[in-house]
Amino acid sequence: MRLFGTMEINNKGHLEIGGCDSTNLVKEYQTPLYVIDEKHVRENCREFKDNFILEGVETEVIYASKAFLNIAICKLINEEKLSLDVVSGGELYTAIKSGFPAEKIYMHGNNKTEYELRMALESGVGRIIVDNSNELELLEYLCEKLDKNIDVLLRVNPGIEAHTHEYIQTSKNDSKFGESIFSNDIFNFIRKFQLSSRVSLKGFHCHIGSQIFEENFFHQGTLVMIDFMEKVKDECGFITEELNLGGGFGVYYSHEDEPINLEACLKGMLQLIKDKTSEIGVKVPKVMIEPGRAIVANSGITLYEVGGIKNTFGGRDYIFVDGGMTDNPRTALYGAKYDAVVANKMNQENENLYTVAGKCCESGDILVKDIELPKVERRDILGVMSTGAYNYSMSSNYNRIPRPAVVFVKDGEAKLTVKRETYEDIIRNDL
Ligand SMILES: Cc1ncc(COP(=O)(O)O)c(C=O)c1O
Ligand SMILES: N[C@@H](CCCC[NH3+])C(=O)O
Repeated sequence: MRLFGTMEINNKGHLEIGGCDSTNLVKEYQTPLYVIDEKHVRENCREFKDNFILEGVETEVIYASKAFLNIAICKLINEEKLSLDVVSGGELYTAIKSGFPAEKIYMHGNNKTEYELRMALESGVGRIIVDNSNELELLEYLCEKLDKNIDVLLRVNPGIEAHTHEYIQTSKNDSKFGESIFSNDIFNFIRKFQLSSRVSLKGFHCHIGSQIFEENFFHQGTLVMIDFMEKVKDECGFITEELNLGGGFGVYYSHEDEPINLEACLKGMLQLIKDKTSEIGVKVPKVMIEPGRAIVANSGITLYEVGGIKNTFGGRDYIFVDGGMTDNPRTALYGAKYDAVVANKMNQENENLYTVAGKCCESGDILVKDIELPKVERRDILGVMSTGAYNYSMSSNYNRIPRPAVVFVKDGEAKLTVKRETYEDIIRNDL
């Protein structure tokens, strides 16, 4: 069992997070409950900001909000002076409503609708990351119509096949994201930006995938992009002012995961950029990264109440909890592995091998497969660790199950940041 951030075991043998006893949290807010360790999120933001610096290189850390987004996290990210990556109108709307400075917002998406692009232009986002030539045409049309100019990056695909789950690789040559740097048309496409009077190309964006553990892939991606910058300079006379290298920094979910040394990886990326650009004589660009998961994953835990324990004829022993794939689809979707604890029995020895299953009408509704835990009984509190990223943001109402509440905890205080959905919320839009 690995504890993160402010997690501790208190003298009652209960899991404490942000100075709050988890059993008290569930008494106050019920289960399932997403709990976010605010201090830990802030520390993670600072770890990125403090290590992504190198003399002579301008840098920016952008939080990829798809990992976890609500009004409270937008405010926190702004206080920590990170920028924000949004990928849809809904994410943009949340950011704007939170008061996040629009000029620090990066708008992504491989198929932004006209409505979303208009929102981005009207709200004054700092950069739009253009994915393809249809989008450039649409953007030019909207800029004319709204009498706006916009600075953009072009998303390119550097063709790096980073080792991670197939569904979260984004940079294979047949990926849906961006335009390949190897495509015959890429330089013509860049020339179109150069001719545009409304859309100003500042540089390039790439993202090689998510939950990546090998530093080598980040460095490979960086080198490929610098080569590309040189080619673009030679072919089009275009000077890359900005280079956004995306996110993807892997985190610990289970003993199988060995995260990279972040400090070494980040500093290494910047050093490579500085060295290589000076070697080939191209301008050092401003460099951005977009971590999502690594900012929030380990700062989150989901607390559930155990309903039943079932020993099957087939030999598998189940713990049934009052949530499941609706609040965490990652196990069902990617075969993700999670660690879990019995939050009210933290000092008890492991006794049994269990599979934690949810309450959805779906056999694949598993949260954790084969985990050693102390003897579990009805009404125990089960905590699934490291659920801060891609859980709340990927949650659903399958089986018309309401989404859990989200609380931020810090210094012994809990702050409700998203209310629990009710059955009334579920039918709200039904006609
Ligand atoms: C464009 C882009 N930026 C950033 C991220 C964040 O990735 P991660 O959460 O792995 O850091 C993603 C997701 O993979 C992405 O698609
Ligand atoms: N949703 C994925 C990550 C996707 C990253 C976005 N391109 C996950 O849960 O691991």
